[in-house]
Amino acid sequence: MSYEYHVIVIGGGSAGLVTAGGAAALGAKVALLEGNEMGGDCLNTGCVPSKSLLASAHLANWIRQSKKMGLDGTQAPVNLEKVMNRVHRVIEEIAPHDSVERFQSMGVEVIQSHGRLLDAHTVQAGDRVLTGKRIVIAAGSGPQVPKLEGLDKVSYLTNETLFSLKKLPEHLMIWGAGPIAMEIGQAFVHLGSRVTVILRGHGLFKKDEPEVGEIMARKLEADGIRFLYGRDITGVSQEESRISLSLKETKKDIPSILEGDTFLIALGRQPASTGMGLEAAAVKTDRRGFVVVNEALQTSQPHIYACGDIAGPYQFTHMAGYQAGIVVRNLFLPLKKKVDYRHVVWTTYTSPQAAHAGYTEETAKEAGLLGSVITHPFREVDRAVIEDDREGFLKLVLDRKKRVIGATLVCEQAGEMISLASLAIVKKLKVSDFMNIIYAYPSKSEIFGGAALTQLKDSFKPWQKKLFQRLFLP
Ligand SMILES: Cc1cc2nc3c(=O)[nH]c(=O)nc-3n(C[C@H](O)[C@H](O)[C@H](O)COP(=O)(O)OP(=O)(O)OC[C@H]3O[C@@H](n4cnc5c(N)ncnc54)[C@H](O)[C@@H]3O)c2cc1C
Ligand SMILES: NC(=O)c1ccc[n+]([C@@H]2O[C@H](COP(=O)([O-])OP(=O)(O)OC[C@H]3O[C@@H](n4cnc5c(N)ncnc54)[C@H](O)[C@@H]3O)[C@@H](O)[C@H]2O)c1
Repeated sequence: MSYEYHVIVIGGGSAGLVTAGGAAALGAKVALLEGNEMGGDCLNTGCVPSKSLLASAHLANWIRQSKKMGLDGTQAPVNLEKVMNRVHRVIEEIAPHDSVERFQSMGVEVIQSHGRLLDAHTVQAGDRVLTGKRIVIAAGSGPQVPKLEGLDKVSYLTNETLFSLKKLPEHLMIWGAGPIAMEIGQAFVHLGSRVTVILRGHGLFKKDEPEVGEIMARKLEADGIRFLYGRDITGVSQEESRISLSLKETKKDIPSILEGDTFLIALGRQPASTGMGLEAAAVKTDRRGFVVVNEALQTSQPHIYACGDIAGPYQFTHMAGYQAGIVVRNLFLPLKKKVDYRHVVWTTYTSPQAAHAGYTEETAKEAGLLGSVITHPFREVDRAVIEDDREGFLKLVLDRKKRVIGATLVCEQAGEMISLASLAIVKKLKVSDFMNIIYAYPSKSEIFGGAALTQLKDSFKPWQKKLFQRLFLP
């Protein structure tokens, strides 16, 4: 049987773009279907706008805190419309990387239409019917909005509408306590809004080491964010610009009302798998709608692959890109490469940032790999003292051979520094290898050398010290 395309890619976000570009670079005839804006969530409603907003917000906060650094304290009056205009200018500046023109010039046929599978090799795209030898599902995800009494009559926000705000919220109420809530909550408190975060649980940064949640809770509360822990929202109503949330304490069943002018829902993501004909192609999904894939990222139809948010398990742009790289290879080569999540990495771009790579202490224990952990505080690093950024730490998770298998960093620029730990993990380096580097002084990276030295000192047994003294320090 002959097919019109070697590969049809459904979805032009981070996962789909990397897949389509990579397959075309190998000489394949590729169709890329995008039903909305090229670039997907990351460019339009996710990473790029949120980090641009945070860049303005953190600056406003630093200006306000300038007294601490020996400067005359001053105010940074905030005009949200101007801040959001900048956010959209950043999107426009980055958009050409993901544009139709760029991908057409790379040899990809871009079809700006929603795609729906008719069978395991056929995709409907508008009034066209395409056939592909292989298909890649990279349709991503959208905000998960739960059923809530009154919600249909309320003008609530999600990440898809947030960046159209023109007026600074007086009181922003955020439902959820994942990275969106942490970053957006801090952005708005730094811009001058009152912010309340409502969460069912009792901890923050739950996917990170527990120490991260402790430090960040202190920091975010000091910034002015109010956390309502252990609360469910049972209903919502709106009168003109006042939004009222009916809250219930999960344990005590005590009701209360919270009022504000802006309500953001940030309760995780819903895979975009409905309405795209997955059943017609016999592609299986799990009960939450994620496309089920094996370690080679093949779906229940081996010639149909899935990557990015729609497949999970990690919903990050860089993980979408990583998976897409594996898909490109597996699409054409008989020997299938498997995903390896042992060096997964993420950063929450709050101030300070919280960055993680590889195993946490807990996941290393579960995997039976944990040897030891080293924690080194930034207050012992001169650069951190100089910059008044000393509350954070580096935590290294080591296996029994003292190889680095996980790392967590909390400091401004943690997201830039975590790659050093990632390299150590990928290259299976021992913690002592961090002592072989000459670190520029004064730099925050010195913390890696400091941690390694602590480990070395701690590893000397009393008899070894005595022997050394006898032999070399008579
Ligand atoms: C507020 C926010 C901030 C974030 N910040 C970060 C961050 O700092 N760092 C990070 O790594 N990650 C971040 N993420 C996560 C990141 O945005 C996603 O993991 C990433 O965009 C996933 O890429 P994807 O290609 O799988 O999906 P998407 O970006 O969702 O792209 C899927 C594309 O497919 C299209 N599509 C869907 N169905 C069809 C169809 N049937 N036919 C044709 N096209 C279709 C959609 O229109 C969309 O363009 C953030 C997310 C949010 C919401
Ligand atoms: N810096 C970054 O890399 C970054 C920033 C923002 C978002 N993201 C990505 O986007 C994804 C979505 O972020 P998010 O913050 O929306 O989601 P999340 O899934 O990380 O967190 C949502 C939180 O809401 C809770 N929750 C879900 N349903 C609930 C309900 N009905 N009632 C009460 N609590 C409920 C969940 O338990 C979870 O703690 C993340 O998983 C992340 O991968 C990444």
